[in-house]
Amino acid sequence: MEPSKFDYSENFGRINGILMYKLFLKYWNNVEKFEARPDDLVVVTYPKSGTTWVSEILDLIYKEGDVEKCRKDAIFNRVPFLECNNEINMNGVKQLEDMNSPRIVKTHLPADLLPASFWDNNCKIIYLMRNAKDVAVSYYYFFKIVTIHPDPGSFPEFVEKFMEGEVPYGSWYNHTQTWWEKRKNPRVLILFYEDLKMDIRKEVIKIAQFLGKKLSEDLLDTIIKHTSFQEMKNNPSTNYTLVPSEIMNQEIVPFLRKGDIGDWKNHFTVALNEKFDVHYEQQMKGSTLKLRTEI
Ligand SMILES: Nc1ncnc2c1ncn2[C@@H]1O[C@H](COP(=O)(O)O)[C@@H](OP(=O)(O)O)[C@H]1O
Ligand SMILES: CCc1ccc(OS(=O)(=O)O)cc1
Repeated sequence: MEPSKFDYSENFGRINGILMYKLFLKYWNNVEKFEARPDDLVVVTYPKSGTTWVSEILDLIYKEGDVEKCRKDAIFNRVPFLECNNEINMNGVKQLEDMNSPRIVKTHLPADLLPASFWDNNCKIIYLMRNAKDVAVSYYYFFKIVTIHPDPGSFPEFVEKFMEGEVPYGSWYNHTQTWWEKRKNPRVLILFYEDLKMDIRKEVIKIAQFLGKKLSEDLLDTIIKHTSFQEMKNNPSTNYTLVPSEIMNQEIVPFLRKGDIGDWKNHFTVALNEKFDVHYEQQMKGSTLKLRTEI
């Protein structure tokens, strides 16, 4: 019998029932016992929600708008990805251990899997979320370009997997709700990709206030200009072109692909959209969390 393209067992295992890259799981012990520092800032997202965008904004705030300093190194070195480990050239825990404070830590973990020391040290945490339909589209292309993933099949086939939570980091519905439950914690700031798209100035000011920083108008202008989709797409330190093509093949589609609200409309059929909506209502029943899927 021909093996199913959805036989993920080669690449993925599970942590607390959540699908996860096997390579990451091999070193999970180091993630669990990771020693946070009180001045760590944690940026958390479900994959494909705008992690790179908000990371660049944060690093620019930390570097007081010094664009050239930011350009000197790739975003995945300036904001290390905690649980990432490919046994060759990626080891988030090691990168962070070797880094001077203050550190910005990237993770995709749901709230209940965040290493305890971040909570114990009362670290500030920013959780950025994006509507599920656009995340599903972005994730589909990510599966195609990052070679660690199996073939995602057709878009409707991938959406089934997404709805079941059978993708790395599990169910979007569960992930967003674990963090939404933390919204009243003053050390947690919840942001929405759609808000960043609609009024970036307002959101950068909100982020700066959360960090206890006041930005001048000039600094705000610099940050907004440098983190626009076009600027980040053309910038090797943010567009992931520094990742070897054996790991990420951007000839298929660029990492900074569209950067829009509502691209899902170009991918969902009417029938798939209706099915998704019914399932969405079931999954999010009783939740006060509301996301915009269009402008
Ligand atoms: N400056 C920016 N403005 C808008 N979207 C951005 C952006 N930088 C990255 N993105 C989008 O964020 C998504 C990647 O998220 P992450 O960094 O979490 O992996 C991609 O979405 P699309 O695939 O819809 O284009 C990417 O284009
Ligand atoms: C090890 C390759 C890999 C896999 C997944 C990644 O996730 S994300 O870019 O942060 O969404 C990154 C690298």
